[in-house]
Parts: sequence; structure tokens; C-alpha cells
Amino acid sequence: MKLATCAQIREAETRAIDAGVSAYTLMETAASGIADAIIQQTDARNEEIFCIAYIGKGNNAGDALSVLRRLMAHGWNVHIRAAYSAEDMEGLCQLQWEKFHDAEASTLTTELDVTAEPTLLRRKLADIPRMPIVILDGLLGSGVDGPLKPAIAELVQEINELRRTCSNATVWAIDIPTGVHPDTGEIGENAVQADYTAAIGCIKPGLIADTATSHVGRLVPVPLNDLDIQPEYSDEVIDSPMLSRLLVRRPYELYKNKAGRVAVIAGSIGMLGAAQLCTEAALRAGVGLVVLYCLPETYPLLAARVSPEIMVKQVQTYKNIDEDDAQALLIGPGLGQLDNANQLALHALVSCFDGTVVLDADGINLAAERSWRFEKNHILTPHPGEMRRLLPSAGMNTPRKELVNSFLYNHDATLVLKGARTIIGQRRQGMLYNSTGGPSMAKGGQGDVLAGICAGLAAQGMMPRDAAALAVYLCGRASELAVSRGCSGHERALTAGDTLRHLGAAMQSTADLCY
Ligand SMILES: NC(=O)C1=CN([C@@H]2O[C@H](COP(=O)(O)OP(=O)(O)OC[C@H]3O[C@@H](n4cnc5c(N)ncnc54)[C@H](O)[C@@H]3O)[C@@H](O)[C@H]2O)[C@@H](O)CC1
Ligand SMILES: [K+]
Repeated sequence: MKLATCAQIREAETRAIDAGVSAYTLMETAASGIADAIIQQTDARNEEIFCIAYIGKGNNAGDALSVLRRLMAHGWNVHIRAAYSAEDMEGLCQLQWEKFHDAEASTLTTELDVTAEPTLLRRKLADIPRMPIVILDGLLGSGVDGPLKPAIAELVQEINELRRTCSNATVWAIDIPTGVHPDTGEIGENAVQADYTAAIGCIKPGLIADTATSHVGRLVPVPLNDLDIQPEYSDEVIDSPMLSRLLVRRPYELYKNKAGRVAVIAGSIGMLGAAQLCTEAALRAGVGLVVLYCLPETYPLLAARVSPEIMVKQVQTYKNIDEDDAQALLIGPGLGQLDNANQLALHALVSCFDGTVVLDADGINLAAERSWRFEKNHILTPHPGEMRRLLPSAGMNTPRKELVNSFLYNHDATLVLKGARTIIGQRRQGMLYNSTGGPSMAKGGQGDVLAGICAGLAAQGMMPRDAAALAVYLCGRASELAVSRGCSGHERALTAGDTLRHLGAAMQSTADLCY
């Protein structure tokens, strides 16, 4: 999904309305997408769900009320906390309030809590049986102007307090977390801490600012096709509509020698698992053949350990690798320190390799130490520490986008700067920001899986930037599915192996255009 400022989205809205689309239709389309996204992402498991909408008085509140009406129709228990009384609501918000009331006539759980003390709400929450709570932040959206007024600021605090104290509460910000500046990402004195932010029609640039990451949480792009946004940025947030074109159906006659081959140099004593994870990840990315090259000291250990589908070849030194058939070469996961001869051999191998080279972990450390030049067919997947080794002169607080730009100034490669909201950069191309994943992935082994998938996709013919974008998105999505489908149950319990085992489900969810 493209990036656009609040002013640009307002212009697009005016153009749409001039072309005959009503503001009400835009709101209903947005709300329908957001409600679908919430239902898709909420781990229902046949439980009842309690939803509280926090509303202001503008169109952002109108969106929240329209979403709430849909969730109520879906059988959820709903409740509203409003900053203002119904008479103060603006046009479309008031209309949505009336529609909500009409729809709600046959149910009994809703009230407009304008004056109620927060303690009443807490008592009410204590009374209801333990069930998942979804909190909607519909306080303020792109119409925000200046510091939050007290009526809004108080409810922001209440949302954050509920999130902090109720382990079963999930906060969904509608369009923007209230208190985060939509265009700059500056965080106000009070700002909602969201688990998900459903971005409507475009991504406001503030949502991908480093400062805003922990307030925005998982970005959920909700398309609004009636808006013809003309962005001045070429940067984009990766979403399933962007990637589904890459997951094409395979020809029936495909066989292993035509499905790509990856050569891997990974693993050392103490880090054998990295080789196991990255080779299996390449296989699961759909590649036909994976060959792992090992030095004599690791050969017997790795040969006994990696998946049976992997070919394991022993070489006395990396100079002896003669690999003409592979379309991708992956170097680095758990590789450890090499002697000088093997370092030189790897440089020579990379320099003459025509396919895609994926460098990760110790592969990056080696390249940084030896000041390798990176070319168009190279993908590097550094975490922030490895990035600092690639750019030793960069300041500690340099924004991540600037780090990527500094690197691309000197190198023609595709750079994947890992972290919350992984960034993918390539010269003369807009930056790509990932939307999937989360803190569940903060664990060893995830990078090995990512590197293996990158190499596996590239070996199947994907361009480096496409392979990197799809790999990053799939790893995040697979991790989310592993947590929500109960394989790891709680975000803390996820392992890289769980991510790997959910790769197929993530591919299907991406092809199905899930949020
Ligand atoms: N642009 C579009 O095409 C669409 C926008 N939609 C929604 O509309 C939202 C924008 O709606 P609005 O322009 O009505 O704006 P908001 O709903 O963000 O809020 C505007 C209201 O908040 C008040 N306000 C502004 N700054 C404040 C502050 N610091 N403290 C307290 N109150 C403050 C204003 O006086 C005004 O009453 C978007 O974020 C999105 O949720 C959707 O309905 C879909 C279509
Ligand atoms: K909001």
C-alpha cells in the first residue's frame, strides 16, 4: 500500500466526492474492510468477544461506529466510551451513531458512556466472563490538529491502562493511533499504544517512522479503491495484494531440476542449527534441490542433522566448491569465523556467481570486515548490529531509513534491514516496509529461516527485491499464524521452527489476500 500525507488523502477524498462517490460510501467501504480484518485477526475459537469502541466526534469516530455495528452483527458484545455527547458529534459521525442505535434496537448491551467514570467500565469488565476484549481507538484520525484536548487525552490513558492491565485486551487503532502525528510519527504526551493499526486507503508516513513503531503495532492496510491517491513518495508498505502476483500456480509438468537449486554455506560447531533451519527454509520456500557444503569438521555433524531432503557435500576447503547448477547461493547462517584461505575462497565464489547471492549473519560480518563490494544480484539481510558493521561510521540514533540509504549510496545490492517493520531497499526503487510479524519473532533462528526463504524464492526466478519482500512478509505472517493457531499459543513461546512449519499456511493466506 502506498504512502500519502493527510493533505494528499484529503485531496483524493475531494476528487472522489467530485466524481460522485459519497463520503458515506467511503466510510462504509473502509469500515467493512476494517471489520473483516479484525474478525480475521481475532483469535475467536468460538469464544464470545467483547468490543469497546472509544470515539471522538469526527469521521474517525464514524468509522469506529460503523465497524462496531458490523462486529455486533457478527455476534460480538459491544460497548461504547465516548469523549463527547451525541449532540456534539459531527455530520457523518452522528449519522453512524443513529444507524448504530437503529441496528442495536433489538440488543441490550450498548450504552453511550459519556459521563460514566472509568471505574464503572472496569467494574463492568470484571463482571463479564473472561473473554477476548477488542478495543477500537476511534478517538481521532487524520483530522487531528494540535495537542490532544483533555476529553480525548483522558480516554487515551484509559485505553492504555486497559491494555496494560487486561492480558486479554487487543487494541485496534482506526487509521492512526490517537496521539501519534500522522505525517511525522511524533508521539504526543498521551498516545494510544495499539496492537494493530488499520490504515485506511494509504499509509500515513508517520505510521512507519521509527518513533511510532511501538504505538502502531501490526500495520493492517485496508484498501479504499475509490480513492485515487497520487503519492509523492515511492515508498510502500508490503501487503498481500502486492505479493499475491508472485505466488503463481506451478505448471503441472514441473520437476525438481526445474524448480530451482540453492547452494548453502552455513553452520559451524556451536551453530549447527542455523544450517538446519536455513536449508529447510529454502526447501519449504518451494525450491527443488538444496545442497549444503561443509568443511570436514562439520560434515559428519551436519550430515546427521539436517533434513533428509538436503544434499550434504564435504569439501576440504571452500575453494573446491564447483557449483554451476544453483540459481542462488546462501552464505552465512551460523558460519562462524573462517581462516584466511576460506575467507578468500568465499569472496572468489561470490564474485563469479551469476545467480542471486544471499548474505546473512557471519556472511555479512565477513563481507563487512573484508570490505566486499555488493552488486545487483546480492541480497543482504543484516540485523541492526550487522548493519552497524556494514556502516561503522553511522551514528547510533540514525533513523533506519537513512541507514539503508547510506548503504545503497555505495552498493547496488538489495538490503533487508531486519527489525520491527523490516525495511527493504534497492537503489532507484522506493523503500518497502513490512507489515507482518511482531515481537514473537525476537528470537534466535528467525534470521536463518528468513535467509533460507530469500534464497529459495530467488532460486525459483524471483528478482532479488521481490524475493526479499515476499520472504520477509511470509516469515511475519507464518509467525502470526503459528501464535494464533495455538501451535505456540502465546507470542513468547514462538520458535523459528514454528515459523517454518507455518510457511505453507502463510503462503496460502497471502495468495488469498488475507490482511
Ligand atoms: N479521507 C477519507 O477519504 C476517509 C477518511 N475516513 C476517516 O476519517 C478520518 C478523518 O476524519 P475527520 O477529518 O473528521 O477527523 P477526525 O475524526 O480525526 O477528528 C476531527 C475532530 O476532532 C477534533 N480535533 C482535532 N484535533 C483535536 C485534538 N488535538 N484534540 C481533540 N480534538 C481534536 C476536531 O475539532 C474535529 O471535531 C480518517 O482518519 C479516517 O478514519 C474514513 O471515513 C474513510 C474515508
Ligand atoms: K484513531
